[in-house]
Amino acid sequence: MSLIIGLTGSIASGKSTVSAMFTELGIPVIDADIEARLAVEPGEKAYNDIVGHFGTEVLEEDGTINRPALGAIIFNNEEKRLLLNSIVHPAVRERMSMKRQQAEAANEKAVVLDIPLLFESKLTGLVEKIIVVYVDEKTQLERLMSRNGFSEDEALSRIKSQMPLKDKVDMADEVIDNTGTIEQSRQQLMNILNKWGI
Ligand SMILES: CC(C)(COP(=O)(O)OP(=O)(O)OC[C@H]1O[C@@H](n2cnc3c(N)ncnc32)[C@H](O)[C@@H]1O)[C@@H](O)C(=O)NCCC(=O)NCCS
Ligand SMILES: Nc1ncnc2c1ncn2[C@@H]1O[C@H](COP(=O)(O)OP(=O)(O)OP(=O)(O)O)[C@@H](O)[C@H]1O
Repeated sequence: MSLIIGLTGSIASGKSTVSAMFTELGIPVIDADIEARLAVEPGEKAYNDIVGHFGTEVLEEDGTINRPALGAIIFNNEEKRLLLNSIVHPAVRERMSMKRQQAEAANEKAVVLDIPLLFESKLTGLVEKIIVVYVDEKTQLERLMSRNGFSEDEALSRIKSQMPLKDKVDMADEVIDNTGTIEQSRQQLMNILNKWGI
């Protein structure tokens, strides 16, 4: 039996940073952002639906999805964001379930599902335990602006498109406060895994 761990948080709260720690420990991680990218490659159903609804202006010259162009639309228009979610999320859910089954069949002691929108997309049924990676609002904004080269407005529109991080903390089994150093976050993760006997 594998323990299925859901890893979530808000944009730039540090999920990838914590998921890299799981990988270092030899615990497999399935990343919803990667699955979401694969789901919109040319030829996939979600790709055709995106082009059908958003038009060819969200395509690069080579026919792949122009991610900054699509992001600029959906992070500033809730209706369009929900439309994109309704196109992409069913495919992501299917891909995550399939990968989870493969990991369980391989008898892994634990498997991590890194899903930014775990609560928003009601995917909590896919996991047994939930870790929320928290960061305070000021640090989150600074890290997001610096990592993506976003203006404050661009960063805030993305943060506001997700459930408030404090609400996610209330629904977590465990919380890692990633406002401090990466080493402090690693220690918090080790404490959680010890507690769970992993
Ligand atoms: C809008 C897109 C093209 C922007 O691509 P881009 O390469 O700039 O960002 P990337 O995919 O790496 O996502 C970065 C972060 O943005 C946040 N985010 C992405 N999509 C959404 C969304 N629909 N709603 C809220 N937050 C989102 C997540 O925290 C994610 O970790 C892309 O994010 C997308 O296709 N989103 C829809 C699919 C989705 O919901 N993915 C999230 C995991 S299921
Ligand atoms: N404890 C930390 N100290 C300093 N910088 C950090 C720390 N944790 C993460 N960062 C940096 O903050 C940024 C966001 O972290 P990360 O990419 O792990 O977030 P994320 O939650 O995976 O983001 P996304 O939702 O966009 O996928 C990155 O540039 C990362 O290097």
